[in-house]
Amino acid sequence: MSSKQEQYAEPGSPPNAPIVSFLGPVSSYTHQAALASFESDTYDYEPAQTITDVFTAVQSGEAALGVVPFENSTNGAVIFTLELLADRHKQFLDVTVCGEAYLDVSHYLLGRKSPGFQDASGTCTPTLSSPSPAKPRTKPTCDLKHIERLYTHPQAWGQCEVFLGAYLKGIERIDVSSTSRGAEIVKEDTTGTSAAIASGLAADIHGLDVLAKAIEDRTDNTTRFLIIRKGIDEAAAHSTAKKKSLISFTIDHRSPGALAQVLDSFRGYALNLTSINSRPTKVIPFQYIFFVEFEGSKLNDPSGRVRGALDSVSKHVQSWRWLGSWDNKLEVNSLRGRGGFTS
Ligand SMILES: O=C(O)C(=O)C[C@]1(C(=O)O)C=C[C@@H](O)C=C1
Repeated sequence: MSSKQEQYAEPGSPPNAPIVSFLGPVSSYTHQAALASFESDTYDYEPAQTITDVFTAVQSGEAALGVVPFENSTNGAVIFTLELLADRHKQFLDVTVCGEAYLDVSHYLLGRKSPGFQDASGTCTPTLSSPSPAKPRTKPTCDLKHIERLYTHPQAWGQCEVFLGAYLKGIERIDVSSTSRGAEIVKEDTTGTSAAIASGLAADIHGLDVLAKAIEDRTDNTTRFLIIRKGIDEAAAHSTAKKKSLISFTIDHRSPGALAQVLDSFRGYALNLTSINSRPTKVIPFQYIFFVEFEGSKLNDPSGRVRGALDSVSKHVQSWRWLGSWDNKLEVNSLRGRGGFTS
């Protein structure tokens, strides 16, 4: 086993170390975000099969911390995580967000090279429906004619549309629970006709061929992960770093301006909003649970602005819940100017 494989396969940890649960298997992007966020010799890293399993491990106390994907800069919100934060059946009442991590995500196409492969031309054929196709940033390392099916996490398709449209148009796409699970499945397929979109690390770990590198549409493709825990992190109250907080709420959809009034609560206290999402309530069709993220902390609020805004929110909603406050890790300047879509 190479040293890279050892590091990711079984990080050393003391006996009875607290557990970090992450969306696995090993070598998923969530795993990489988890390893980048904590001291690997302090925690025991345990892969979970689904994001739901991560929430369950944290709520039950089996895991001290959980790491889950939240949003991608190219493809938007990770709806599985929003669904769990919506917590319609009150299964995760003690789960709070206590941190975040940003990871540069560069996708590889992994599989088996066909025997006697030739270098691909790298040209995309114009068709009637797409007379001037967008030019992918990268070309395959070999012919892809033998590929009959593709596996990846649903979030990854939308991050690689240009490459897929140029080189793998019409090939069956199969959703799996994570990119690294896709790599595992491809490894097991002895026909060599499957490929996965996953990380370069997954190629190393599963011994797969790299059929193409950096197939994401944008060079600034970044995924944000949330770190979750059970209950409140008292230490967070003392941190002086810039903070963000997340709340969920429902409103009376018949009342004009109800949502505007909630949002105005933040304006009234000069709190900047950083994201807004929604999911269906699943009680009445076309009514929503809203998620608002804003700058500021409920746990460290010397000016009382967060308390003021949340008091005001509570007056305009049917129900609401504070989901956590944590250190803002977005380094805006590092994301800016990294280049983007190239056509
Ligand atoms: O499948 C993985 O490897 C994950 O960690 C999940 C996930 C996601 O859900 O956003 C993480 C990063 C990429 O954006 C694609 C997939």
